[in-house]
Amino acid sequence: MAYKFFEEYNQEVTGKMKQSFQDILVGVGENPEREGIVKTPERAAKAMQFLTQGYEMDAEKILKKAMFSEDYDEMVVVKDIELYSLCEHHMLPFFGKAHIAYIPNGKIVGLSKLPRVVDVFARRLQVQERLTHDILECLNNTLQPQGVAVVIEAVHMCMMMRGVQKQNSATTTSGFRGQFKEIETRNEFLKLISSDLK
Ligand SMILES: Nc1nc2c(ncn2[C@@H]2O[C@H](COP(=O)(O)OP(=O)(O)OP(=O)(O)O)[C@@H](O)[C@H]2O)c(=O)[nH]1
Ligand SMILES: [Zn+2]
Repeated sequence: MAYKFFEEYNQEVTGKMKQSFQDILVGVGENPEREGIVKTPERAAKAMQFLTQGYEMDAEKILKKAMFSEDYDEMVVVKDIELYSLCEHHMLPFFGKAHIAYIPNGKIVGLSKLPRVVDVFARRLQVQERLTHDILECLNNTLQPQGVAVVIEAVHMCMMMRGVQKQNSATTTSGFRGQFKEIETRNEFLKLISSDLK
């Protein structure tokens, strides 16, 4: 997945968003002609497109590029995958870590593709529950493994900087398919993601 470079931004979208960010500057009481912020509407328009570029990405295609036949049928765990997303209610960041496990069913996948799939769904307007579910379903449908598990731990700026203003609450969401529905398998996964091994 190639991330966007500045010259690749859609000019029409950038122009429209630029106008909107200009209105926001005026709305907050700023002078949009002030030297330090004269280019801010364009910067913000590009930043917003960067943060939501997941809409243009195809997670299934990313996984299919690196699926290999292998008869390994133990649990594969990739933990502590950092993620940044935007809550769809306030368009403020929520961020944290994803932990993913799957049990292959004849095919393994390139390890780097798991964080890439996280980014495809995180770089959209999201709620943490749907983000968890999107990643889970995509891996389940594409890899068709014996089981798959996703846990996300995140903090939400809309609960920290504004609103209830709670600085120490984190949200955990999870989803389990196939063999991870069994308590023993699920516990093994939960034990592995709570170990300090890096
Ligand atoms: N379930 C869920 N809720 C979220 C997520 N991100 C933000 N929210 C919540 O979305 C809700 C929107 O509620 P509203 O009452 O419409 O918005 P609000 O008046 O700004 O609410 P407060 O944040 O309580 O001030 C809030 O309770 C947020 O905490 C998320 O990922 N999942
Ligand atoms: Zn929010």
